[in-house]
Amino acid sequence: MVRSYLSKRRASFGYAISGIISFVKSEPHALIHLLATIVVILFGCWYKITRSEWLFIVLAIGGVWATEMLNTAVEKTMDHLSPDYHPSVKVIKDLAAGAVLMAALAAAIIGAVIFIPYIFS
Ligand SMILES: Nc1ncnc2c1ncn2[C@@H]1O[C@H](COP(=O)(O)OP(=O)(O)OP(=O)(O)O)[C@@H](O)[C@H]1O
Repeated sequence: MVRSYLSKRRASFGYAISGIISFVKSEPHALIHLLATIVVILFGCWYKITRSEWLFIVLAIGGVWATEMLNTAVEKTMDHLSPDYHPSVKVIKDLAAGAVLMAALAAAIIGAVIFIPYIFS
């Protein structure tokens, strides 16, 4: 029973990883996020930011990736269920896009608060 539980969890982990890979391969937004993530990590290493600053950066990066992937899932779901224009689909997609914008704004503020003092000191 424990083994079947563990093998199911391992399979679920594999599905999640393949979701991330397919997101990176098929969504143009993902390449921008990947590039931004690499640049921020390089900046963090260059300026030797503190451990607690890294925690904020990791949360910011994870928040943007997670909301962007959920937004893509919502878009694909709605395109599948309702390919034609519908006002409710507009509200749903706009809400999901708004969630990405909120996460991106928070990440930009976190990045500015952490890096601006290093850049100008
Ligand atoms: N079926 C639809 N019915 C109503 N409005 C829609 C519909 N499809 C898209 N929209 C409107 O167009 C906007 C953009 O939708 P779309 O699915 O093209 O997302 P996108 O942000 O351009 O993402 P991507 O660049 O990944 O395609 C939505 O936020 C919504 O306002």
